[in-house]
Amino acid sequence: MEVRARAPGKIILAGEHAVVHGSTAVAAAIDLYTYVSLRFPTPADNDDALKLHLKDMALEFSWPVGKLKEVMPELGSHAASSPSSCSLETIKAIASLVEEQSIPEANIGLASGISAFLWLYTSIHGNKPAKVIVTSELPLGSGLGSSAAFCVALSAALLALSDSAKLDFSHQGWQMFGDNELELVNKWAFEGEKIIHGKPSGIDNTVSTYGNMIKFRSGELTRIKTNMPLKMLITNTKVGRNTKALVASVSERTLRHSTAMASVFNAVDSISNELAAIIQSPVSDDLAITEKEEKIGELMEMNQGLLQCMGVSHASIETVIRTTLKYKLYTKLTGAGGGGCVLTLLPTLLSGTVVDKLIAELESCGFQCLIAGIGGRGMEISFSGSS
Ligand SMILES: Nc1ncnc2c1ncn2[C@@H]1O[C@H](COP(=O)(O)OP(=O)(O)OP(=O)(O)O)[C@@H](O)[C@H]1O
Ligand SMILES: C[C@@](O)(CCO)CC(=O)[O-]
Ligand SMILES: [Mg+2]
Repeated sequence: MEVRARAPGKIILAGEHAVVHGSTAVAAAIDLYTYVSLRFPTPADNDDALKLHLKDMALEFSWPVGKLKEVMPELGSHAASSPSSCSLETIKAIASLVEEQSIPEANIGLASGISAFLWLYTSIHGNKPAKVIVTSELPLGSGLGSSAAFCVALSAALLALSDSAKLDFSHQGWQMFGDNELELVNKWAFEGEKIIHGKPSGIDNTVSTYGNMIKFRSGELTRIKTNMPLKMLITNTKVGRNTKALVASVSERTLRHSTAMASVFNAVDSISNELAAIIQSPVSDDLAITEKEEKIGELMEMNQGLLQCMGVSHASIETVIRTTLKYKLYTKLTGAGGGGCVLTLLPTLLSGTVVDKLIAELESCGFQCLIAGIGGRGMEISFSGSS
């Protein structure tokens, strides 16, 4: 029996970083996915290792299960049904298991993802041998929630073949988990995100688990029903960055200027709530849509200004903003910033020729543009093969 799980990436329309400090944020799933497949070897395979194959990077890692048992202090003491945080002692043990794999220097950022993998796998399946294969349509470390999609798809695949999920194995094609299983996936994925991010708010794993568009504040999600078409151009500046470091830098600035930063976070909270209200309010005609789009664009511009206050913009992001402003279009960073991806609102009445011209101009600067479907499905699983 093999299970495949997929989980989407996301865009944050408003509220990144401030959400870590208790403000409201608005996020939507996008139709780009990370896929994780999981298979346990049969006795005939005579395989006694836990294997992780990161197919896109052509990297394979393998740990003899005896070694896992030897090194990991708490192995076997966790229940799949009660997600728990990784202790400092276990993090150190995992770091030694990752280190011995000699990850190529160019891919060293993967170490945190591999650590999250080892924590989630061993917590849910102990030291059982298995083969896990990962592929992704998302650019890694670019603000589109690749870490969360990885943790969600991984948790889903692991839970699907554990005793904690009640599933229909005969179902053909992609199927959704029930509410209890979704909650469990989301909680485990959050534990994985903690290993990758340090201090995640939980918005990325939540929107990847549940899909659609959500408003998120202090761990609580509210689903948003969109009442208007929303089209965003995503531009990848291709400037590498790391969410953990950016989140930490905002926290340090908050310690230095606590009152001023509290006002910034408060302003972001108002922006997110206003944005969510506009998206949800009914529309009567094209004029109403145009008015809404203007307001959303302005709120995005205001949010970007506040993200700059937090110190997470970047010269490449400013270049995209200047370029899109020539077309009277609004742009903000999405995700952790510091490079990575930015969003430009494409009004419904904007002609395709203008969009093509804008994309050509952005790509001539070395950026990469894409238009993704917004507000789609959350995580899903699919079974294949006999047990
Ligand atoms: N498909 C994957 N396979 C292995 N590791 C992954 C994968 N996707 C993400 N990761 C891990 O997550 C890290 C990137 O996470 P990071 O949070 O910095 O960026 P992001 O999630 O893409 O952006 P943001 O958090 O701003 O939305 C990678 O360096 C890697 O450790
Ligand atoms: C920067 C941040 O707000 C969003 C990253 O996509 C971090 C988080 O909320 O965990
Ligand atoms: Mg991330």
